[in-house]
Amino acid sequence: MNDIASAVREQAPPAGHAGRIGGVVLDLQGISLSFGGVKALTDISFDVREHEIRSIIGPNGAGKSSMLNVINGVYHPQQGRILFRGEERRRMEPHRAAAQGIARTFQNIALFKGMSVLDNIMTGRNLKMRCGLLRHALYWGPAQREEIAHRLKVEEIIDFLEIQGIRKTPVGRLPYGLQKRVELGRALAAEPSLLLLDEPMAGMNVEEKQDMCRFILDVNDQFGTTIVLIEHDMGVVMDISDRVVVLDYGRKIGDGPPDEVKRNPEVIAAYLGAAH
Ligand SMILES: Nc1ncnc2c1ncn2[C@@H]1O[C@H](COP(=O)(O)OP(=O)(O)OP(=O)(O)O)[C@@H](O)[C@H]1O
Repeated sequence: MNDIASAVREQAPPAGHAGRIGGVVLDLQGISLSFGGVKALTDISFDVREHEIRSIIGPNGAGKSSMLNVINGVYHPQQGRILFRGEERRRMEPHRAAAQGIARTFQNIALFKGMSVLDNIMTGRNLKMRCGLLRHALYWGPAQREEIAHRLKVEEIIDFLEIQGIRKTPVGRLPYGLQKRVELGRALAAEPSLLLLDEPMAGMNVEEKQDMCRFILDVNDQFGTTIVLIEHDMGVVMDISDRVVVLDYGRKIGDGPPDEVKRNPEVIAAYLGAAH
């Protein structure tokens, strides 16, 4: 067992966690996506249940990020159906996905490097802001009250992520692990019900990974947020996930609780044959 896995196990959600998992919130049925001649996803079906941590794993190029991009409307599959909270979404766009409560972080950090931590996280509140520039000019009082309420929410997130000491620091000056934490903060600022995390621990040292694991578990536990996670660190994935879906060359080769997936011969073969 690796250091991160053992540390995370100690922090793992209490046994009651599994009992709090609810009905299906996201249902992907027969999703196929191609880029010209490249088949990124072929006939993929799986669901995500309320309050679970659902991981997507697979070797490089397996189609994991493409799947997240389908979920939040960046890519539109040529085939398949997507149901979010029971409603079919014919053609989702990223801003509509965000408005419906879906937030995500990216494999490569996408923050405003010259802006402070606080201001970066504040950009995550955009969708929640009712006051545009004109309203701001016309209704100064309400606009100011709204701004204060948003700031309070952002400060709550800063406290939760334990980054009070760097709240005024430009993001570009922070070490990589902290930048990833700020990116999580920005996603949380939108108060999502479904959070998509694309390799939140990539490039982190052991200590940073432990911290990130703890925050992911806490977000899931304290805010009740449903999480879809792409992660290459198998120790972490197997320890914190409720269920894992395994992709290989754009096809689904495994799906189930970590213990079951670990024993799946097709999954073992895909991983033994892949360089990570
Ligand atoms: N915008 C795009 N245009 C063309 N091909 C793409 C595009 N996005 C993804 N692909 C292709 O789709 C396939 C799946 O890529 P994807 O990035 O989803 O895999 P992944 O499992 O996330 O890989 P990694 O672990 O390396 O991030 C790859 O062959 C990739 O080259």
